[in-house]
Amino acid sequence: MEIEHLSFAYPKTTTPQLDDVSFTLKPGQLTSLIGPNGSGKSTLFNVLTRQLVPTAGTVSIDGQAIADFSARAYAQKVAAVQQHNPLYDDLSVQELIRFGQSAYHFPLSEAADEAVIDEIMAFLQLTGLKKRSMQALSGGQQQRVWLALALAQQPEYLLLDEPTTYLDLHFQFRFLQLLKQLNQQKHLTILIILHDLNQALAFSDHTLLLANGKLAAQGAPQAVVTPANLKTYFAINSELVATSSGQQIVQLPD
Ligand SMILES: Nc1ncnc2c1ncn2[C@@H]1O[C@H](COP(=O)(O)OP(=O)(O)OP(=O)(O)O)[C@@H](O)[C@H]1O
Repeated sequence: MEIEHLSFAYPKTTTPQLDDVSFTLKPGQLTSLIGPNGSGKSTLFNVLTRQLVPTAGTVSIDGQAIADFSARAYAQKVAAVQQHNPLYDDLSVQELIRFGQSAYHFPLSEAADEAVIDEIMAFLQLTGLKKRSMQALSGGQQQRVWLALALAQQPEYLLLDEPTTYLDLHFQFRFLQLLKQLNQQKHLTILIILHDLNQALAFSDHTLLLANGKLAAQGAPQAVVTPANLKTYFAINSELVATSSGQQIVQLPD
């Protein structure tokens, strides 16, 4: 996915919320998108998921502008998991996940590929919950269902906007491990908005740092999550220290 000179301004605003942003989502990479509050991360996510139309620049996949894809063709390429998802209380887990297959079979019929759905439910440990209604699930379980719905689209790109916000530490870690597995085993290309810089360091191959709507830095996470960048863009003093396993982590001052 190529993002070239992308700009976006909400109506009636004087400065753009995205300003000449360019980067590439390389196939097979897990990319983290970080940046302070209000830096434009969700706006960028909404442009990439076609919920907002850019004021300038292009987003293309395999050389074709995303605006030129039909809804179904785009759903086969790109799936999204949002921070807030609507609650479909009356639907069972299995029924909701089947909707992901409408990228291929619409109107959704018996033609939905049940083997695909069963595999995804097994992978995300949802099989035992498949008959439950969404309202009878915990926040962490619901978030796995939304991920399953996205995977049922069998996309090439998975875009996630702070998907771990409502998860406790255990499920945050588990969710990110699942993403890493999907990335490594199924070669899914992933872009994830993260606030936790240690998660960005631990889980991503590539990091994008957005500040005031501009791409302030990009590269290997260790080259972007640096004390100098944290000072400049997050106004904090920090150190990077190595754990016993060699993993770099951000340490804040006492
Ligand atoms: N609908 C809107 N109309 C006008 N301005 C908006 C709208 N939505 C967001 N903005 C502004 O656009 C800028 C970028 O917001 P955005 O939500 O993309 O940031 P973010 O990096 O995702 O922030 P956070 O980390 O707080 O989630 C902010 O200044 C915000 O106030």
